[in-house]
Amino acid sequence: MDSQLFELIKNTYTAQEKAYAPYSNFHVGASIMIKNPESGIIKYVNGSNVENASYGGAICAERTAFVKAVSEGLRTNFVKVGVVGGENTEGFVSPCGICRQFMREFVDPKDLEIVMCRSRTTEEKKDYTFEFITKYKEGEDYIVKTLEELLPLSFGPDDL
Ligand SMILES: O=c1ccn([C@H]2C[C@H](O)[C@@H](CO)O2)c(=O)[nH]1
Ligand SMILES: [Zn+2]
Repeated sequence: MDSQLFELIKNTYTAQEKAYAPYSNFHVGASIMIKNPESGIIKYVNGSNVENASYGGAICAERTAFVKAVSEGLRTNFVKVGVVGGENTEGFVSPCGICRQFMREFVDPKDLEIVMCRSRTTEEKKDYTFEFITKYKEGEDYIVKTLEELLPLSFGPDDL
């Protein structure tokens, strides 16, 4: 695993720790890898889900991360998005429909890779160190799909 992917997954789990999800108790973390093509400088902008006593007011981790980035003036060069949800869950959490469309606004869907990371077990979390990520295998510990695969024939700003 390359160091950039390592950092993305690490940021994704770190973001999950910040989730405010007292109603669903489903903690989600997301991290966007943003790469400046000229300088090669890479940034990670993280987000978690933030719920509300008025349940419909909840915002997903992915949109939190995108709103953070865009509102800080970062709106291009998004290359990968890491996502993780829950504890002890089987399978991978993939972004909801609203988030897919939200991310679509700022990327070419063929180019954005969504890295869905497996949740950690309660046991694992007790003494989890990020070193652990270096042993991760694609297909087992994380899966990668493009936004195009998750949102085919999408509607975006160029269609207006
Ligand atoms: O991809 C997803 C799926 C769900 N959630 C949040 C919304 C809500 O707070 C909780 C349960 O749906 O998980 C996300 O943040 N991202
Ligand atoms: Zn969502």
